[in-house]
Amino acid sequence: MISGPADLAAKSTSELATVANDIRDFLIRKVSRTGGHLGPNLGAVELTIALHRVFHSPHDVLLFDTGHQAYVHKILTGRESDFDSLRQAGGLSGYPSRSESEHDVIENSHASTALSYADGWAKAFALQQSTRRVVAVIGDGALTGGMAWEALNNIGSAPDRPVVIVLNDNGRSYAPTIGGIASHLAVLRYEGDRNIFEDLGLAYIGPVDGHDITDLEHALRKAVRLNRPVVVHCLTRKGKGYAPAEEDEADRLHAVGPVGAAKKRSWTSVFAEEITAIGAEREDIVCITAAMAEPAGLAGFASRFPDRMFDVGIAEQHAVTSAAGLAMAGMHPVVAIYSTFLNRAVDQLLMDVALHRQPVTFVLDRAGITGPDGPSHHGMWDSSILPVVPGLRLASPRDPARLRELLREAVDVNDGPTVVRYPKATASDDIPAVRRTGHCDVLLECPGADVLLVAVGPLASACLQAADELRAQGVPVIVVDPRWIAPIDPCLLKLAGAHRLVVAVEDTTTPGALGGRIAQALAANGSDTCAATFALPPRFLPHASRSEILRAHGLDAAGITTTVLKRLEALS
Ligand SMILES: Cc1ncc(C[n+]2csc(CCOP(=O)(O)OP(=O)(O)O)c2C)c(N)n1
Ligand SMILES: CC(=O)[C@@H](O)[C@H](O)COP(=O)(O)O
Ligand SMILES: [Mg+2]
Repeated sequence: MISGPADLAAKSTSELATVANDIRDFLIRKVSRTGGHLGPNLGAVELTIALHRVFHSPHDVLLFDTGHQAYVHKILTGRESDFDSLRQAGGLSGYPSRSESEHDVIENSHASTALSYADGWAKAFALQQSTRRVVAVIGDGALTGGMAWEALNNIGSAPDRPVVIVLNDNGRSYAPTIGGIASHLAVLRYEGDRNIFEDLGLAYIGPVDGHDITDLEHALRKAVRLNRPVVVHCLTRKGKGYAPAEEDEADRLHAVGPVGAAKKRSWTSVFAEEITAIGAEREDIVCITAAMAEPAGLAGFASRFPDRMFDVGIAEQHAVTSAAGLAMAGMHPVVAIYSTFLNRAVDQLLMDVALHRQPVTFVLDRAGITGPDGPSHHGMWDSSILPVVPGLRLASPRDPARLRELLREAVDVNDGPTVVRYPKATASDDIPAVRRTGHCDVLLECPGADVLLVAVGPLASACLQAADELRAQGVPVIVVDPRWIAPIDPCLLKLAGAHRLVVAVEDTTTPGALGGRIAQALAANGSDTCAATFALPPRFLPHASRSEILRAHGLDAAGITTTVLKRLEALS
């Protein structure tokens, strides 16, 4: 299609229309096969073509907020032939990737960061007296994130530091974008009154037809000539040019799986059922989402209890402190959020919820290794960060039955925050316990065993498979599921102290995780048991499938078996 930006510059208007159509056909064909963000990229075709005709990347810096809409940018910067490997191990990332191209800058897929990056780049270029230009593409959804307004507050205050902000307004996040900002943008679509951007000191150009390359180029060149901070307000349609996307009322095919991939029962669907049942039993239960009601499993609750469902926009920090307010007023909020996005609101959890001992339940979907969305989407930090929060209780269910059970236990806690975490995976079959001791479920008994496997959450099934293999090799093993992984259950420590080797298996990162804390707790109890965490390395892990990553880090049955045998050998 296009060999690169220079090739694009030489095209006539009619040729550009053909390029846009070819790119759309390409996206539909390729992303339907690999899975990925189809709707957002179909909406950004003309916008990205115009950007690469007006600006000269990488001399000019093109910043994509969230980065899920950068497939066209990748096509136009020479990576068309890599799309068969999109989001696959060793293949093309679904987000900008600095190791892939000099044209890519922001790798983080967390929304609402691009304007802050832009502010930093612009400050540096001013100091360096550079003529390079800074361009940030941000969606209307990402604009509901607080960081974006912190950045606008700074960018607008410096007329001598030009930044071109391209607002890609398709009126949607997944669902229609909520709140006063969305309403304000909607007014700007039609009446063009003085607007908030001008009030903050930026120039405003728009609204521009985000699918008319000529209009877009005209607006972008005008923005460049202004040589000051400016918002170019582009109106686009998410999923444009592909009827199944344009007609998809849920989310315009925001993120699709490979065509034909079997729809399996997810952990999310189990949560969705149980929270709706709990909502019917308790009127104090309210639910909060950060613009992800459907993907986080709250659509059912929302349709049953619309008055007790709050979509706050892509505003996780606000979501958490608003939950603290709801709790102080006597409600029991359930904040359903992807694990990785809660990282953004740790201070709010610590100081607005836990310091005040407020009963807020956090349900962390996509906990542990997520897979194709790559390093900034893996939910591998929550079990290491959250247990340091005083009074916080953290549960990791091993199966759907325990998710239902632990969710109910969590919402019954009324003196502090609770957390229930589960992965982006097919909901496993239920794994019954042999007996319960304290909060812990013993899954496999083996009198006289030297080895205790602490199976955290959904890795319990791999631990049981490993135990079978170890027993076949003459190594008897007890397997226990702590269910609540913070605070550590004294019964678990008692069990651990009775074994020569204790290995905690969990898909979180190593520092300060359960195993680390078990070892510390054992040492504190004077036990000479060897305790170890068997978890993910404290590194950013690239995209691949969840099973590939778990296997690569020995968190499958074979890996667990090998590790236990090696640790036992080292002890003898
Ligand atoms: C901090 C954070 N919360 C939630 C998400 C999940 N997410 C990814 S894209 C998206 C919607 C983005 O909407 P918008 O910025 O308007 O881009 P569009 O998809 O409409 O092009 C959301 C909520 C995220 N990436 N980062
Ligand atoms: C870009 C983004 O953050 C979301 O679209 C995310 O990719 C969705 O992840 P799931 O597909 O796991 O819901
Ligand atoms: Mg949008």
